[in-house]
Amino acid sequence: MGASLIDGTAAAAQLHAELRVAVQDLTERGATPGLAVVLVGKDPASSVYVRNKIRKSVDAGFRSFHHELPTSTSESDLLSLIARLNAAPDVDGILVQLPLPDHIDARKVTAAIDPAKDVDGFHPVNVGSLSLGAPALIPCTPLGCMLLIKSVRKDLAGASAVIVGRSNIVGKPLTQLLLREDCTITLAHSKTDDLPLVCRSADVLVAAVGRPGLIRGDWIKPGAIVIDVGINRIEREGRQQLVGDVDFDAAQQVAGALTPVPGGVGPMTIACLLRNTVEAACRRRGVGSPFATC
Ligand SMILES: Nc1nc2c(c(=O)[nH]1)N[C@@H](CN(C=O)c1ccc(C(=O)N[C@@H](CCC(=O)O)C(=O)O)cc1)CN2
Repeated sequence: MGASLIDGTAAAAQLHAELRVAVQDLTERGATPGLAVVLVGKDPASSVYVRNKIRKSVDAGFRSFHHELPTSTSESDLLSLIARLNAAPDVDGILVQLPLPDHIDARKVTAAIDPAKDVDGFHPVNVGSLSLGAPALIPCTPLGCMLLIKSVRKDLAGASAVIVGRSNIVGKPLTQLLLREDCTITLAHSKTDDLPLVCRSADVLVAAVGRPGLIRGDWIKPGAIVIDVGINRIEREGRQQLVGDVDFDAAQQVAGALTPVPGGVGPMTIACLLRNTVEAACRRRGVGSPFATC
């Protein structure tokens, strides 16, 4: 029997519909959420993601503030902009698109954002709060992964979860989120011994390494939930193609449920950014959040 497909595009559309209602409600109370998006440079993929973030935020009824800066922007000019956005009363969320040009220290920039407006959840205060199990703004991609996993299996207590990839943006925060759900976690990486064996132990397997097709069908436990975070642009048969970290065709024969690439985790990343902005707006204005914590 083939795996069932976890449709991230449909889940994101559902979340966007809920966001529209939440934003309308906040607007009626005179508290329209505002999102500031900052892009430095001309990375083509980043430009597409930023354009989508702005379009979706406007569609949902947000106030949208867009700052497109040249690659030559100095770190101190970027920090000055962040200070202005921190102080702006109509800005509830600030997002600086990554990657930044090499001459800018992304860690410094992230730490300069007011943690209450850090809708990417990358600020050390939010990272620390998440690991303490305290209320936090949660990074968008892992939050999207969790919502997709829970759409398939609500009770994860006792499940064995393997995450391949230890990045600050995905692997580490997702470890915390799965731990909250009482999973037993293995955070695997390039130095892990016998990665196929480790992966085969997973009831929930998340691939977030950026290596096309790394996870093969025989690395997957029959019936497992497989979440593919990879977005890899490759050339196949003379054509550009977008593929994940999982060998999709092989995985489909073995897994119980599986996200595709494209159309899996990616669309949820942007929907969760808007969800975080509503969450930040509610907290800043002392209004109850419409969303249950994940
Ligand atoms: N400040 C941030 N920078 C980056 C983040 C982030 O969460 N915050 N994540 C990624 C890029 N990203 C959002 O910014 C992102 C990546 C992919 C998608 C998406 O919808 N992917 C589609 C495929 C789209 C395509 O053709 O490229 C899919 O998977 O279906 C959305 C957002 C790094 N930077």
